[in-house]
Amino acid sequence: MAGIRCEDVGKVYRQQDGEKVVLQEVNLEVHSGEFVALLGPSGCGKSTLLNIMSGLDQAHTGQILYTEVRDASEPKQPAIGYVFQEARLLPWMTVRQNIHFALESSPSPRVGQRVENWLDRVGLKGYYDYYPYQISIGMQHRVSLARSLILDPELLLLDEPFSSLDEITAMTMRSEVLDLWKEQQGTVILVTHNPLEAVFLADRVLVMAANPGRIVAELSLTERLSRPRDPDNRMLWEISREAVRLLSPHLPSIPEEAATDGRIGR
Ligand SMILES: Nc1ncnc2c1ncn2[C@@H]1O[C@H](COP(=O)(O)OP(=O)(O)OP(=O)(O)O)[C@@H](O)[C@H]1O
Repeated sequence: MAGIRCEDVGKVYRQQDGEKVVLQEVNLEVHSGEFVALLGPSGCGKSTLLNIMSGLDQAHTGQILYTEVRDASEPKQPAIGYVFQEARLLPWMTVRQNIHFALESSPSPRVGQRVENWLDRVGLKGYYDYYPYQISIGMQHRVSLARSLILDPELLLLDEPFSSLDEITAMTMRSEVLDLWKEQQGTVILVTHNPLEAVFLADRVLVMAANPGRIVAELSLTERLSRPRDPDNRMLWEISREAVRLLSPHLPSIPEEAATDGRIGR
């Protein structure tokens, strides 16, 4: 498994009306096997930071260092799984073909069995030959999760993978991700704007503010919340409100109801 360190990471987008500093002096470290949530309001630069961490966006300042990498031979780039906000399945391919495509392998009985095993793990037994339009949005997200996990990532980056799902499906998916994380002992970085979700899932929550995007607070949860966590545990609500309070001085204004029901943004 792998860890990651961001040193003084910055990002500027050039726009028609000038430059926009999206990230400034972001410093963070995530250790191998940790589950860390990046929590912040919409537009604060969470996805931008994840793109930089994944190596997809290299036009930034500062450094990204991968640590504790499984294969320490050069280059020290770990296997990274990236689950985007949208499922991003290829519409002309079946569920099974979408995963084969990610594996860059031609179908063989051995690989085929592996693909089916992963689809079964995310609750898609029997849907192997369906096309994306024939399955629900929640199921498409499960395919996207299986597509990343089958690559046996050392570092799994999740960009709001539950935000477009109904709450019942989201709850199921969160539990699945936790089970898989425990089983694989991987490193997970989850981007979310949902404080309750962050506190339910993570060992540590890094709170981000916007304009420019930066980390303004950190909440360590391992000693305050044991696992498995009960979604009805009052402490979850209390800590999620604490996260909102930590963020509120950095917001131009925060609606009173957001501070009381544990939501940020949207
Ligand atoms: N390609 C781009 N060109 C210019 N500006 C961009 C570009 N991509 C993102 N931005 C700007 O950068 C800022 C951060 O965007 P980003 O998507 O990283 O935020 P986010 O915190 O992930 O938001 P959300 O929670 O809504 O997904 C936003 O103000 C956005 O408008």
